[in-house]
Amino acid sequence: MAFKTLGAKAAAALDKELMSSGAFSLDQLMELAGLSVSQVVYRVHPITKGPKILVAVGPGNNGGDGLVAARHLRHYGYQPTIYYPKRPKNELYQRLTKQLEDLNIPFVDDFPDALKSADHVLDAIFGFSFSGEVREPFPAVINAMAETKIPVTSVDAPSSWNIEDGPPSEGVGSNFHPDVLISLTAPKPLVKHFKGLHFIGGRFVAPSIAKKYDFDVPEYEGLDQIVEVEAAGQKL
Ligand SMILES: NC(=O)C1=CN([C@@H]2O[C@H](COP(=O)(O)OP(=O)(O)OC[C@H]3O[C@@H](n4cnc5c(N)ncnc54)[C@H](O)[C@@H]3O)[C@@H](O)[C@H]2O)[C@@H](O)CC1
Ligand SMILES: [K+]
Repeated sequence: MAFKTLGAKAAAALDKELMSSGAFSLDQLMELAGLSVSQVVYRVHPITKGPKILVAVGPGNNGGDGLVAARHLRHYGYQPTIYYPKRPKNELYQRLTKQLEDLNIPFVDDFPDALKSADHVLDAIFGFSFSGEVREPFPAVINAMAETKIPVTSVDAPSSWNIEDGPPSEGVGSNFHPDVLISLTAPKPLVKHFKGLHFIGGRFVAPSIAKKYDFDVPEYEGLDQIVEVEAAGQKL
């Protein structure tokens, strides 16, 4: 049985509802989303495989999830490095950035250069609000993630993929196939093109809201914030 997917419009509506009638704040959702992302990295890339995690952070909330995950990973003993070229003036992102600076986590400007010494890459550039062709400065970053031999974990969507249709047929992103994907709350339709390890995270959805948006909340075990599912969303 496959997990039901949530299209870009439905995912944005769900987000809005969680933060209105659901009574959550964005900080809360992002903290839980980022915590689940950190658990995926811990699961697929234990620290013994190498502590250096390069986090590519985009300008929206997908990037915010990456900033939160980096903080948790630092506390687990990893050595994150952040590439964050487009920083909106939004207060939440500024606070998340300050929290990382206080942990002496380095911010770098040259992604391909930082990749040379990384053990694992976290792709938190774009999530369900991505559309169109990738704009600067991200094409070179997507190309570097597509070409690297280092494992890449994508948050909610492989950045540059169309949320409904998957990888672009040509150009930037057409050859980008991350090793691991964590879908937040529910897989997006693009998941049918994904062949790697697939997890669902974001353990905060009330059954009534999942029912309204017609998706399944997976059965999380114990303290886990993540559940592994088959690549295209089938239950394992
Ligand atoms: N409901 C949920 O499960 C939650 C979702 N969260 C995260 O929030 C994400 C969605 O966040 P947002 O709606 O802020 O959007 P995104 O983070 O997906 O991206 C929006 C940003 O990317 C830019 N952008 C869009 N297309 C572009 C292009 N072609 N080239 C360059 N830049 C482009 C936009 O200008 C905007 O700054 C989700 O994917 C998920 O990662 C969590 O933070 C909170 C809880
Ligand atoms: K992403």
